[in-house]
Parts: sequence; structure tokens; C-alpha cells
Amino acid sequence: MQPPEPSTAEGRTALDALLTDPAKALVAFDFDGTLAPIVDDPRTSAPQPGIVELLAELAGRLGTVAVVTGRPAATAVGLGGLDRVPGIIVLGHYGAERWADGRVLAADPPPGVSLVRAELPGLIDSLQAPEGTWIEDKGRSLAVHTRRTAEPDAALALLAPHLSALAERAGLRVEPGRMVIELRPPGVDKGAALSALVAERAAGSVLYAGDDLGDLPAFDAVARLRADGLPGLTVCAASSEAARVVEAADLVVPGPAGLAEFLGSLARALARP
Ligand SMILES: O=P(O)(O)OC[C@H]1O[C@H](O[C@H]2O[C@H](CO)[C@@H](O)[C@H](O)[C@H]2O)[C@H](O)[C@@H](O)[C@@H]1O
Repeated sequence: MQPPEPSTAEGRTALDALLTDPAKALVAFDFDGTLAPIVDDPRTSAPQPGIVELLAELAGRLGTVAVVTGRPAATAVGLGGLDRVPGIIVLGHYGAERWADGRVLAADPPPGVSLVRAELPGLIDSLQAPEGTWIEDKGRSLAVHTRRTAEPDAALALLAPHLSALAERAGLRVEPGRMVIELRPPGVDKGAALSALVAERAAGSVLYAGDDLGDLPAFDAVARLRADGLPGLTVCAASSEAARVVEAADLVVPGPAGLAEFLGSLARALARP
């Protein structure tokens, strides 16, 4: 069976380019919600069954396989078992870190992160944030999760303006996501990270798959690369929590399970003599 058809002409062109010259293709994936189903506790995330094996198979046929995540790179590698994928490049913290061949390259976090680390617990307490609100300390950034509260959207609405004010005071930016608000250093995003990787690898086509608002800059980067003549395809691992990502994609698949099916069809198409 052939891979499903993207809904846009540009997406179809890019899929053709990938299938015609796989050795020049760069494929990149978000982690949570794309390669790994969403779970209540981020510490227990695990990849969609079979998807890492498919990435490993594709890595033998495609020019570059990469992950671009908001997680620390080593965390994504550990949770995902991504070191089983030969040659994979994992860009963590929205591109501020790079894991390859078992080594992480990263600059020091800016001082504002320490300020947020010191003040965030007190702020959450003073706002009487609902039970289940949880701070994830990721080293270079901190994220406040509400998925485990009784009303996650209401909890986010309560916290959002105060987190924005704290981020501004600390010289950080706010990154909203699926039942989470992250306070992180400015100056990097998944779009810049993807564009730089495409240039470094001299890719002849690009595919980017994501599910959340933090992936939209990577979708925008694909659009810019297309305008410069590089075939590009955006894929959304769809959920009801991020409609804007569904609307922006050339191809929509039902969550990580749908992405695994899509990758399986790609692997089969590329395996044909
Ligand atoms: O760029 P990503 O790889 O998608 O990382 C984005 C955030 O993912 C994680 O949070 C999300 O997944 C959790 C586990 O499934 C879920 O509980 C949470 O509601 C989601 O927002 C991660 O914990 C964050 O640090 C990442 O920024």
C-alpha cells in the first residue's frame, strides 16, 4: 500500500521527492504527542509501540532522521530509546541542545532560569493553583503542567498571566503547549533548529511531523524552505487539543498511532526494489 496522499499539492510534491531520492531526504519529528502518546505524567512517556523500530529501518534508507523536542535532548533519548536509531540527531530544548552519537552539546542556561527556579513554587502556592499542578524542572527551562488537575484549561487560564509576568522579569519567554506553559530562554525555536539542520545536511527534501503549538515554527520553516525551492511536507499527529496544528499541516494522521502507520507505509514503499 502507498503512503496516504497529503491534502496539498506542495505536500504531494515533497512526498514524491522523498520517495524518489530518499538518500537526500531529512525527516524530523517532535517527541511528545508525535512519537510518544500523551500521558498524564511526563516522566512516564514512552514511544508508540513499534515506532522506534520503524525509525531505525528508515534511518538506513533516508539521508537524515532527527527529533526536535522541547525536552532536554538526553531525556528524549532516554525515554524514547532513541539511541537504537542509527545516526539519529536529537535537538533538545527547541534546538538549544544537540545529542548525537551519545554526546550532548549545549551552552549554559541563562541566569533567568535560576530566578524562575527560585520563585516559581512560591508563585504557584500564592495563586492557590489547583491540586495536580506540577512543575517540571528541565535544567534549561521550567514547565508548569495542569493535565493532572480537575480542570486543566481553567488552571492554565489562572496561571498564564502570572507566568508571563515572571518570564518577562527573568528575561525568558513563555511557550504554551498541551496543558502546559513553559518558561524558557529566548533565541531558539524549532523552526530555526530545523532550518539549520536542513542546511547542514544539504537536504534535498524535508518532512516535519508535530502535534503542538511549539511545532508551528517548524511548519513555518518548511513553508519558507518550500518558497526557496526545497520540497517540504508537514505532518500533524492530530489531537483535539491543538486544532491550529491540524489546520496547518499537509497531512493529518490520528496521533502517534497514525504516524506509526504512515511511517510503516513509507518504509514499505522505500523497501520496494
Ligand atoms: O516538543 P515536545 O517533544 O512535544 O515536548 C513538548 C512538551 O512535552 C511534554 O509535555 C507534554 O507531554 C506530556 C507527556 O505526555 C503531557 O503530560 C503534557 O500535558 C504535554 O504538554 C513535556 O513534559 C514538556 O516538558 C515539553 O515541553
